[in-house]
Amino acid sequence: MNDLMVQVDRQIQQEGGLGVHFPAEIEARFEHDIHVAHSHKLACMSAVAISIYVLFLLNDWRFRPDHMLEAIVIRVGVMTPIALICIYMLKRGVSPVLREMLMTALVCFAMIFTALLIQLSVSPHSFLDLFALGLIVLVGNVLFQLRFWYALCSSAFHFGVMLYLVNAHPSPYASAGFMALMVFLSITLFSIISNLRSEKAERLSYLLLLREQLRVEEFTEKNEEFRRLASIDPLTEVYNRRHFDSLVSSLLGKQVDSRLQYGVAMIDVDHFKSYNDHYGHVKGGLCLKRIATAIFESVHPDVDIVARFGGEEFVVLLPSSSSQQALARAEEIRRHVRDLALPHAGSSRHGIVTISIGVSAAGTGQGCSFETILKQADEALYRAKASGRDRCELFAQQDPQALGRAFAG
Ligand SMILES: Nc1nc2c(ncn2[C@@H]2O[C@H](COP(=O)(O)OP(=O)(O)OP(=O)(O)O)[C@@H](O)[C@H]2O)c(=O)[nH]1
Repeated sequence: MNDLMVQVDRQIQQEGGLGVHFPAEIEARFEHDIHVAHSHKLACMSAVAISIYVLFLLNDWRFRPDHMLEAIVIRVGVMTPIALICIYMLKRGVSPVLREMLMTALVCFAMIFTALLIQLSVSPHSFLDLFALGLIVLVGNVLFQLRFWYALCSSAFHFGVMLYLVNAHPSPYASAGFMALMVFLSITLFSIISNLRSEKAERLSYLLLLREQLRVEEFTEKNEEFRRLASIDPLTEVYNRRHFDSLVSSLLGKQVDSRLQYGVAMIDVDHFKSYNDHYGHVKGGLCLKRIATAIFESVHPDVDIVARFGGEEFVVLLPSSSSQQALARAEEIRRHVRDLALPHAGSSRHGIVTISIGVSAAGTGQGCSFETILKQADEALYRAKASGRDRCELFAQQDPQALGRAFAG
């Protein structure tokens, strides 16, 4: 289980507490995953909120007709452009902190300007608006779902403004101001609790989803690793025979197609038994690894397929190669292994490790199956061994003239 998974599990267990912040790595991932959708939702909610705020001009007209012009200026001329700027910035993309600050500022401005309107008016009904101020708190804490700490701070600010208004704007009835304050306090308290619960629920569902995602990722990675391990030879790290067979059948198909052109090179290390006898099995293994690397480096890895066929035998499939191209590639491989100059005291070939290669190719119009081509390459390999090793031989039937043109070291 990786570190992130452990952190997520621990966090899920702690979700009963009051915390509304993840450890840095999860928090960054959380914001990264929800940010765009969250900003979009906030932009839509801001549009709804500002529409309602402007609609309250009807309220101003009924209860504050003495300051209608100021109300229009504030609601349409000031607050609407502020809200539009916020929406524009949210749409353009801002950091999560700036996003929360913008939304908090928007509700605080709404509170300040509404307080200003209440203050300006001398209408005897204007104090009734003190009962409506709780709506602004609701917008921040419930509609915008400000992150908890921002919601708490803005609620405290709103409460301060409310306290000031109740004191500075005495209502005609002694207890009305107190009642408005109590209503406001209750709305603030309920909405802040609701805000906290929704943020925690949002975070918990994110954690559960993240845990599932991480499990799937881990499972997929392991699966890939198992698949890779099952397809490669552990010693030489080229493909094993089973994977080679499945690649061949998916590449060439089951049917014999006489137009399909490809070459096959069967490679065998010369005098490897005596290498093992002289240097030991462990060094023999290392030698095979070096040879496999040299073979791999001599082919086009995106196209050609290299596999260990078993023991000290390798095979290379060379798609889209004619017999002559395959022979030339086989010769490159042979030279590359020879250039390694791995000492081989028991070799008759210059005292270094060498390989023999048998080559055959399809696509000559004969319509041979892959098994037949492979057998032909094996026969050519047998001939390379018989002719003295450290050489490449092309299967004779395909190119009778090549008999005399086999590459030899
Ligand atoms: N170290 C090591 N040796 C291996 C491995 N697989 C096969 N061999 C050895 O490879 C040797 C193959 O020997 P032979 O098939 O007799 O042929 P050779 O000695 O290479 O002689 P020629 O092929 O005729 O040149 C055997 O001694 C095997 O034990 C391996 O994974 N590691």
